[in-house]
Order: sequence, then C-alpha cells, then structure tokens
Amino acid sequence: MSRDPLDVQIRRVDPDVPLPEYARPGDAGADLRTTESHELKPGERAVLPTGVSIALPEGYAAFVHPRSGLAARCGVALVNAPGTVDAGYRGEIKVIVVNLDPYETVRFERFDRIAQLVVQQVERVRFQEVAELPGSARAEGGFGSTGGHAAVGGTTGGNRYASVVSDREGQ
Ligand SMILES: O=c1ccn([C@H]2C[C@H](O)[C@@H](COP(=O)(O)OP(=O)(O)OP(=O)(O)O)O2)c(=O)[nH]1
Ligand SMILES: [Mg+2]
Repeated sequence: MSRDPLDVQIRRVDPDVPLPEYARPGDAGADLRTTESHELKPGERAVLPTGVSIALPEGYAAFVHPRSGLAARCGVALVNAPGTVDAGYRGEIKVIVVNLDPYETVRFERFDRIAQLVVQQVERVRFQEVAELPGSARAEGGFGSTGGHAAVGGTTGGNRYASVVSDREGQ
C-alpha cells in the first residue's frame, strides 16, 4: 500500500522554472533543472542555480544526487554528492557540477535537468561519550579489510575490486 506523499512548500526564485518532477511513478528523485545555460570545459566545475527553494518539515532533509545518464554520457558528477539540503535552509537550491570527461566540453541549457532531489527522514542523535564502545564483528576493520585491494601495476587473483595500472613509468 502506498503512503500519501509528503507536502513540501516550494517557492520559485525564477518564475518560469518548471517545478521538480518525478519522471516516473516509483522514482526516488525529483529532477532539478538549472536556470542558467553554462559550459564546462574538461575538469571545470560550477555552482548552478535551480530556481527553487523549499521548506522541509523538521526531521527531513533533501539530498542532491547526480543523474546517472548525465554521468554515463557526459562524465558530469556532483562535487559534493550527495549535497545535503537542511530542513531549515530557505535559500535557492544549488548544484555543484564538475565535468570529469578528459576531452569534451559539456553544455547545459536553461531548464536542462541536471540533478535529482531525494527527500528523506533523518535522525537527530544525542552523542553520548563513553570510554569503550561495544564489540562488533567488524571491530576496527575498514578500508579494504574484507580483502580486495586494487593491485598496483599488475593483477592478483581472488576477491579484488580492480587493478591500478600506472602510466607514470619512466617519469
Ligand atoms: O548541493 C547542495 C548542498 C547544499 N546546499 C545548501 C543547502 C544546505 O542546507 C546549505 C548548506 O550545505 P552544507 O551544510 O552541505 O554546506 P556547509 O559548507 O557545511 O555550509 P554551512 O556552514 O552553511 O552549513 O547549502 C545546496 O543548495 N546544494
Ligand atoms: Mg553545514
């Protein structure tokens, strides 16, 4: 059974911008558009306006996520992905894009869909300081402790992620 959607107040900073929209039923993210046309050379980044600001209820946050198609086709990522929009933020939502393609310039036109906004409930916690934390199966293991380090300049079998192939030889 589906729940009723949460009502969230939204204000257009740019009177012509279409409101964020879920492209398909069941989508988690509502697409955000930019109100500015902008070109990004390889490696360049920009803070793009979306033309909207929102008032989230206490206990919620909105997260600015990249769009996968834009990432796969054009190499566009968000520098701070996912960007966090706090419940108390009333300013215009901005999107910090970066062109990770090594060769191609990317051009955004006004009202292109550049990111997606995922609204979620978030917990506020009270940090309670202790001298010792309770034990766990993982304990302090992190950063590849389950195996699968990338092999530098070669291959290793087994449970690995990928190989890092150095192109810096002879330098
Ligand atoms: O992609 C983003 C990320 C953040 N924001 C807005 C909403 C958020 O509430 C505010 C602050 O973001 P954040 O806390 O990530 O940035 P900060 O560098 O910690 O700034 P501050 O000191 O204002 O908290 O900026 C955006 O518009 N887009
Ligand atoms: Mg902050």
